[in-house]
Amino acid sequence: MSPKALLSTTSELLRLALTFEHPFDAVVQRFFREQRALGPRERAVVADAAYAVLRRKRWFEHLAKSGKGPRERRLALLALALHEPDDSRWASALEADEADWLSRSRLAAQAPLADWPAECRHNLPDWLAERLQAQVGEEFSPLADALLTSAPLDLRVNLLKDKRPKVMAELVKDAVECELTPYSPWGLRLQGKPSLTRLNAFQSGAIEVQDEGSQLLALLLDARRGELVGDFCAGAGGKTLAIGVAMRNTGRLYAFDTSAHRLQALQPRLAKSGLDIVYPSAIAHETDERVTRLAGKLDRVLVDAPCSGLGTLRRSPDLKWRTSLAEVQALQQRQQAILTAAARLLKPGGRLVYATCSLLEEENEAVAKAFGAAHRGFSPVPVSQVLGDLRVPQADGLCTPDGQYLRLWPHRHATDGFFAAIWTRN
Ligand SMILES: C[S@@+](CC[C@H](N)C(=O)[O-])C[C@H]1O[C@@H](n2cnc3c(N)ncnc32)[C@H](O)[C@@H]1O
Repeated sequence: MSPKALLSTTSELLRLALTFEHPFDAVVQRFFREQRALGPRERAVVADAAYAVLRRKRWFEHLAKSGKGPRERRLALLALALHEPDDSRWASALEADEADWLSRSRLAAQAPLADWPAECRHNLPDWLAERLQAQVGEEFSPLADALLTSAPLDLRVNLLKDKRPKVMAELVKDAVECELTPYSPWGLRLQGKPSLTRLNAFQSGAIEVQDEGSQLLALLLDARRGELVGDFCAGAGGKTLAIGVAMRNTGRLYAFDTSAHRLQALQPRLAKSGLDIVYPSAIAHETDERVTRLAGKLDRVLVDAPCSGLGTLRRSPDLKWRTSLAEVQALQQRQQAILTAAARLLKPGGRLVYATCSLLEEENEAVAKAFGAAHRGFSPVPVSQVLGDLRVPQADGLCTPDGQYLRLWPHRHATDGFFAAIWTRN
């Protein structure tokens, strides 16, 4: 593809993405469906450039301020050209004043990071930067830096199919470099992003892609053989599959979600997993009759609540520009309502786990504390104790200083950001 065409294609993708009307992965998918002439390498270059702008939007916008012409074109040019050693490749695609601007921008981009305004270093909206700074203090810069990286590829080994060391040896034989995840007893962390679909282990259902943090949330439920368990917000079933394996495919596992579409994506994964104890159920709302008829009957319930997803910015950098504080506050109300409805399903002695992939106190500690205050029939269980009992290494380091809640951070634990709280019904 000529540099001119590459530049105009990337500008067009950015024009669509920067409206923030839809999630970026959906925008990209649709865009490439319509751009049939693009080969896989060109797609990768265009998508990487757009991702780079979404990650470091404030830095790119600061540089782009000085130029002329459409904003998307300036951003696209910077994202495509700045990581190359010089501008010669782009000469044929640029007007004379554009070429001058690019060389000046290249010089400006080389200024030491410490000389840039704070917003160009953290690349977060102000409301979010303020909140995270207040929460983590001196760790704010390492956290902001970690959120600008791309996430490692983690796998969960399906212990119904094979043991972790055996799967690891098989992957190494297939030239996939990997190591054991430090905390999850089920996980493998890959080097790079190899294609998995060709692998035997993938085709047989012996591995599933799942962030180590997400594996730990399923582990916290500690579901046992023969129990009645509910995964209240099951979605496409990432955690449902892990919980079913922990139950050794015995008992009954209800997978509820208000999105029938997401639950549908669980079906092929279930078929591969070897699990036949999972009952997916699309519900209209959290007090649907399909839910309430199970009141007081379940041993364990996981509420993996709908949330801002701000713990997953390494994968979905567009979320930071698409989320507002007002939305976070509305989510908090929904989280309270779902947690309250889900708690009713537990029998006495049953375990309730509330989890999010958000970094914000509003969706995490605030929801857990409000639930605890309004439900004296539930006793909080320190997560550090549960992780210790499950023999997870460095359990205290994965939790809040009082040991009460799970708090995973990309800069500390190399996982996405996650929160969890646990209660037992008295
Ligand atoms: C964080 S996602 C779940 C991810 C999933 N547990 C996994 O591991 O892949 C939250 C899910 O909650 C669902 N949801 C939203 N409102 C709900 C409600 N009132 N009751 C049940 N599920 C709901 C959403 O459709 C979404 O799939």
